[in-house]
Amino acid sequence: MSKAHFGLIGLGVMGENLVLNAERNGFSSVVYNRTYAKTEEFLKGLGSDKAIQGAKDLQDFVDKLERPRRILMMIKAGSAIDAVIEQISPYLQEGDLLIDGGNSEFRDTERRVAELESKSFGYIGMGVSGGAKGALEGPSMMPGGTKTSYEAIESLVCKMAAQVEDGPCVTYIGPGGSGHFVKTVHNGIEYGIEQILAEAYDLMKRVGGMTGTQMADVLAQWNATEELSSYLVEITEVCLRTKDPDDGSDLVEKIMDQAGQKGTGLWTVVSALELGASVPTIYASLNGRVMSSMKPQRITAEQILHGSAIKPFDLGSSADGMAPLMDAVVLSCMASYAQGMELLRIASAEYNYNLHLPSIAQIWKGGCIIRSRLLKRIQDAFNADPQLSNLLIDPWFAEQVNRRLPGLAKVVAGAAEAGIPVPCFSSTLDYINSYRTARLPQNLVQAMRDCFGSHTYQRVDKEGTFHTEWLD
Ligand SMILES: NC(=O)C1=CN([C@@H]2O[C@H](COP(=O)(O)OP(=O)(O)OC[C@H]3O[C@@H](n4cnc5c(N)ncnc54)[C@H](OP(=O)(O)O)[C@@H]3O)[C@@H](O)[C@H]2O)C=CC1
Ligand SMILES: O=C(CO)[C@H](O)[C@H](O)COP(=O)(O)O
Repeated sequence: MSKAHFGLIGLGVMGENLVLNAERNGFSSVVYNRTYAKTEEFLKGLGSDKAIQGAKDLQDFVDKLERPRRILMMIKAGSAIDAVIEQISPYLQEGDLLIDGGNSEFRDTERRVAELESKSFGYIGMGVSGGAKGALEGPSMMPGGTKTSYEAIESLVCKMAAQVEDGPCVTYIGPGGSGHFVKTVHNGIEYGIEQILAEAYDLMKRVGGMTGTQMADVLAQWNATEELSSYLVEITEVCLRTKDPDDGSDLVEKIMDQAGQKGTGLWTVVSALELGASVPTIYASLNGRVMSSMKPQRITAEQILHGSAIKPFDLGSSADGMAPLMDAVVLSCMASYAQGMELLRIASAEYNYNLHLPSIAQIWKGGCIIRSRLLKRIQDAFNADPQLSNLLIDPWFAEQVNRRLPGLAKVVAGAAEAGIPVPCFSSTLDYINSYRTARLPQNLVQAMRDCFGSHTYQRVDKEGTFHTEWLD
């Protein structure tokens, strides 16, 4: 049998779909999974009658691959990746290339790229987004490592990726762990948009008294607009419309209100804090998940801490797409993208990643979880001004902010009066109000710091560094 073009390790949700995608695009494959029973099951099922062979062990796996070998690891992130690298390294030869397609922490990838390249192997850390369906039909992919290593997989990933009007949803991201860094920030934005839609749902349900179907109808209207047309709005409509087969009621109401997380949202926020990037909407979404996990405490606290009773306020009518609520959702989604792009810009300079922000917006336009029509506007904004410090001051986005800010403020005020938490909406409002305020009150913070700790301050009326003996 002739040698296979491509090897895959890890026949999980993503791996099995990616290998079917590669095979459909003309790349014969060999697959290996730690638990061999899964390989057998795959080859008898979805992988049958295809140019896909199985391997029982890693020696057999590498022997079945053409050289230089291109091997995609699609397994659990963390120590599993190091374990597989250690297990397979003795069988690799100069020029062979390992690709980590999982959600690895970017600093782990930095280390692995350096280690593997020093042994004359190639190593690519490649963020992949699109879930199971995207992996099969065409994901968005964010590969980082050396340019030479990328060139060895370019033809493969360009064919496998989702295609949009201006090309495949994959491009060379940059050196080291940059591909995984960009995927991490993608997921931070994803956390933000998910929480924003959850807040809109909570208000429609608790203030508007709407049913799942009524809410789904609003989401359908939003999905038809340039500002909100997106994959996450589309699947939220589906989630809200779906009924429990047991009793025909809204299935979403039967789901435990505790959101899981696997790390990328946390890493986005930690990186932002380390780099001095302001990402409050994304942070609020992460904290929303943390708070959601405190279910027992929340049940107790509900009996002890009494806020105001739910009061109705104007969310708009479903006939006009719930205009103020839509304002809140639009601006909060824009803030999530703006914060993510700003984090990328700052990280690019700090880590010498040389990220090309218009290209990142381009490869997010299809295949990935945060794909949306807005990404075309984001691409245009960074093409028009590659040094744009914040998306929200681009003329098209600024017009949206100026028009929709009163709606966002109205929703946040109403939610506060009604005692309903809207962490992403309120963080977005504070973010925009802070960003558009030329003089903030941190002059007083500086005064306090100088007062207790002689930390000194600058003045607005003269040059220099000053200290005042504030006490006595
Ligand atoms: N699911 C999704 O929507 C997305 C997931 N990702 C990322 O892709 C990666 C894979 O995710 P997914 O396909 O969902 O994962 P699954 O949980 O479906 O599968 C995990 C795979 O990892 C293998 N594995 C786990 N530990 C080890 C180990 N120590 N050594 C060797 N193999 C191991 C498992 O093998 P075994 O069968 O033997 O247990 C299995 O093949 C993760 O990093 C995930 O974060 C990225 C984008 C989207
Ligand atoms: O990478 C993904 C999508 O882009 C994965 O689905 C990831 O698991 C999502 O993150 P979390 O599980 O923390 O919500």
